Amino acid sequence: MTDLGDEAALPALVGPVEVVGAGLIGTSIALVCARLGIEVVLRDTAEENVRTAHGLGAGRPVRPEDRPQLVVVAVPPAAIADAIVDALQRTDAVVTDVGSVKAAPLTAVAARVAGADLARYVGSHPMAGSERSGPLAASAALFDGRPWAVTPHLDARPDAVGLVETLVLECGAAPIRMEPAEHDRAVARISHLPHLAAVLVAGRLAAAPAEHLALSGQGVRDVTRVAASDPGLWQQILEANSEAVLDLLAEVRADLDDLMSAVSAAPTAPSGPSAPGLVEILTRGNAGTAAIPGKHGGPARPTRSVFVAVPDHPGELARLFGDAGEIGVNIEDVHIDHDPGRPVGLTELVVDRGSAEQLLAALESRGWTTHR
Ligand SMILES: NC(=O)c1ccc[n+]([C@@H]2O[C@H](COP(=O)([O-])OP(=O)(O)OC[C@H]3O[C@@H](n4cnc5c(N)ncnc54)[C@H](O)[C@@H]3O)[C@@H](O)[C@H]2O)c1
Ligand SMILES: O=C(O)C(=O)C[C@]1(C(=O)O)C=C[C@@H](O)C=C1
Repeated sequence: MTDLGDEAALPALVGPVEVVGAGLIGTSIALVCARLGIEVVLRDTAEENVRTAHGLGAGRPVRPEDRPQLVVVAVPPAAIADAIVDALQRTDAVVTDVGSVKAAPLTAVAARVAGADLARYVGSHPMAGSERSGPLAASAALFDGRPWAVTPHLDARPDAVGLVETLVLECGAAPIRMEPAEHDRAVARISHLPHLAAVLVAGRLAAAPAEHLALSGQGVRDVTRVAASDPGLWQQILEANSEAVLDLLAEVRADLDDLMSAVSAAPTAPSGPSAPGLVEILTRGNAGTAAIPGKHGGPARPTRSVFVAVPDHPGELARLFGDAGEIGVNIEDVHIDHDPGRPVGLTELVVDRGSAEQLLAALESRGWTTHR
């Protein structure tokens, strides 16, 4: 894995950019490019998605005479290889895709395209998304501060790699160069396994008694959000990366056995010589969350949550964010929990640990009710 080298030497993205697949990711990229003043042309098998993306200001429908500088393929995984080959054969542009798995599509493309045409293809993968699909879920801010893998094959043209890295930077993301198979092992661990863990936990809720579900707080929402994603899309992602995912699932199966033994052991009973005890397993979880890099890359910065009651009226959230901005504290993350029985929402502002006390005091002096 390498970070980007000399940014100054990267080619300029002047356009036109053709986006194939005007869904969540394609339209988000199109919005960024359109806002930079770059001409964007949109292609999708679903005409209504092109119309919607066009209506959002993300570009216009493609015309036969268009000559793109860059084609971005943002279709579901099972359609990616065909769409890349089609783009390489139809245009002389640099072609990238944003698919969640990199090795299998590259193999399929390389079986059908060779030489100078294959050299124009550079795979990539933004590590940002949503549990929602389609152009209406798109946002130009989606990629801000996120990692974005760039996975060139050995014969990729350096200027093609550079142009894809320019796109990543224009989207506000951080390019991370990685070999395709290594990328697939990485995302099995940091994206596909977390997704499946969320699905398994959420699956236990579907038929739960309503009075149990009424107690749902932020914990269960944090753990299950991505389980609301499109099952068809995730079936394709998991099928394309089944080997790496299966390796990890086998490890998790062994972890589950350990966990069941540890939970069933009487609190005073010593665990076996090699079996980890409950505290050891829970502590390993702490180590795992601490290992996740901070939003800006590098080691995680210590944060603290500040809880604020926000009246359920239009404009109140904006006022809270405005106040935090005036106080000079950057909000790293935000969660909102609605209390079903009360006309307030509990808003959790995640901020740099060193700024939390200052924020609490300043918000209280401005009349906000905080929870310490
Ligand atoms: N959803 C995420 O969080 C996320 C994040 C990063 C990467 N990705 C990857 O990005 C790609 C797109 O995902 P998405 O979430 O934007 O999906 P989406 O369903 O929102 O959008 C996909 C779009 O592709 C169109 N489409 C389907 N087949 C096509 C074809 N053959 N030609 C042209 N258009 C076609 C669909 O009509 C749809 O508009 C996937 O490969 C996915 O793995 C997704
Ligand atoms: O934030 C989310 O909703 C996501 O699931 C995004 C996420 C991820 O796992 O981080 C999901 C799949 C994509 O391939 C890339 C990003």
